[in-house]
Amino acid sequence: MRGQEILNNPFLNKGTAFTEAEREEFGLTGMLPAHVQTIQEQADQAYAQYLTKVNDVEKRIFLSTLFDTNRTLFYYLVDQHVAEFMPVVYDPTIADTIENYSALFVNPQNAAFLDINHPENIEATLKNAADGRDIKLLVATDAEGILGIGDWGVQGVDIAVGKLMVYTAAAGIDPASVLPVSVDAGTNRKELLADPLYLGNRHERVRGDQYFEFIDKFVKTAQSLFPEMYLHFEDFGRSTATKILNTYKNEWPTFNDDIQGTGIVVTSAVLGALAITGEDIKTQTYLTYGGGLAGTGIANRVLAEFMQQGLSEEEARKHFYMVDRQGLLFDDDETLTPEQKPFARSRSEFENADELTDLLSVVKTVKPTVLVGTSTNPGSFTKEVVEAMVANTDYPKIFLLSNPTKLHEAMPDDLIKWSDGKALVATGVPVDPVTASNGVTYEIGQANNMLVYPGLGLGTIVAKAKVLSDGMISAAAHALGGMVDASQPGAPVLPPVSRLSEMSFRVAVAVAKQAVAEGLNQVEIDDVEAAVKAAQWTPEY
Ligand SMILES: NC(=O)c1ccc[n+]([C@@H]2O[C@H](COP(=O)([O-])OP(=O)(O)OC[C@H]3O[C@@H](n4cnc5c(N)ncnc54)[C@H](O)[C@@H]3O)[C@@H](O)[C@H]2O)c1
Ligand SMILES: O=C(O)C[C@H](O)C(=O)O
Ligand SMILES: [Mn+2]
Repeated sequence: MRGQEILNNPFLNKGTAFTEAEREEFGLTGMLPAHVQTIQEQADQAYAQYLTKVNDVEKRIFLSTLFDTNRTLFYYLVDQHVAEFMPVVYDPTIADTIENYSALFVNPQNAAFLDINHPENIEATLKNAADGRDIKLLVATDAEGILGIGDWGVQGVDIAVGKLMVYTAAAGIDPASVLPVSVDAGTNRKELLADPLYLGNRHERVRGDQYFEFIDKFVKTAQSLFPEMYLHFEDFGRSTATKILNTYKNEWPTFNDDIQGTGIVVTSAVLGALAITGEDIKTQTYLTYGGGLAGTGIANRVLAEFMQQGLSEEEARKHFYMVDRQGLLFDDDETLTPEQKPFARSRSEFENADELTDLLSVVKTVKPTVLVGTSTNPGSFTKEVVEAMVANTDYPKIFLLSNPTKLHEAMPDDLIKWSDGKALVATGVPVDPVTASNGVTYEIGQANNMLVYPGLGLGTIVAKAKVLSDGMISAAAHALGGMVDASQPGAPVLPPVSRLSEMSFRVAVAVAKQAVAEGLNQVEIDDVEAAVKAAQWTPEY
């Protein structure tokens, strides 16, 4: 590759940082202004431009352009402003760019666009998008359930690109080894089907055998092209995601972020909260509000933690309740999903079973100490709900997982106010600290799977693990322990995003060690820490 081709290749381009010798060697003589910049000078200049952008969408577009032009500089800059940039390149701003993807489109960003109508093109598509790169990590989405904002068809590709940005920024996954994948199976969003700018397939979602056969062909083709791949599924729908995960998880390293990643981070948040309050997990009563992919995925992981801490499955299940649209879930309900069924209770347990159709009645009756919102129903954790929780515990743990911000079940300042500073709060996206009337400033932990999925992927890739095992997932959930400062009044239940690299490293090491302990590693590792470090890419020329 020479000249213009290099300047147009974001994996190779250094822009004005090409030295004189490089300019000569690569046929770039005279193609750049004379002064050779350092990467720090480029980063300072880019950051100054970034600051002139008037809103977060403009900021994200600016950073995306940098990403499209020069990936090394992009990650160098992100590294210097990680906590500031995450809400811009990732959640919540990404929700806005997904909703406007077709209108804003300028660059396919090296994604593979798989078209359900052309299964015969899967191999060519993956090869073209990989362009000879050695792919180790794929993030695939069919965008049926983007965050909490629903079905966005091909526009959801941004979430695959964004999650991969986080993988590199957090865990140092080599950006040349990753591939974002859009599975365009159509969309059921009428506005998109009617939008002349819409860039995806303009038909309703393909379902059933044709859909699953397409996914199967994609997974198998990707596996044969990229035998070392770690396959991350993101934002698939409630009716397909578990089935897809279960089909492949015992064959190859396969991960569903919404089910497993979220399960890990909320388990970490529960453990962080217990470290602060000094309570035993076995004294906790856990209520899920919104029993979808994330809600059931989290409940299963926290349940596994109860069992790891000594309870039988039967005993542990007694601590769990689940509410969905219909109210508390009961086992005589024929509309339950397969994932909800194990969490459904028997009506005979309650004298007032027929009244348990709303969150407040359920909270008053089952007396939860942990309340986790994955409902996409904003404002549902009302003052009455919080007061009912406080009536039964001095340490109400209330986690607002529904993203983006506008979908949070409550706002943290209200939770702190309504609970007189008792609530231990976490949110899916970053929020400002809250100073309560007692003068304590509460830092709000960010219960977003971004705290764990980058390290989980890195650890699995470093170990070349055959599969991603339950033990590896559990190890990840424990890896953040010790990073919460339990002695500090108002301490967050999870470590701050400013420590994202450290968290990712810890998770990667714990996961790779567990893979080795289970004999799942397909490569010899003597020193796991050293192996993880050696595998990390750093943004430098
Ligand atoms: N913070 C994180 O890391 C993280 C991770 C995954 C998902 N999430 C968020 O969790 C939310 C749910 O995601 P998902 O993938 O589980 O979606 P999903 O569609 O699978 O689940 C949502 C569930 O909420 C239920 N629900 C809807 N309205 C309700 C209401 N009024 N009362 C009770 N239940 C109601 C639905 O019936 C469904 O079962 C989204 O907002 C998503 O952004 C956050
Ligand atoms: O993407 C996120 O911010 C977290 C999560 O995977 C979600 O779907 O909300
Ligand atoms: Mn998601």
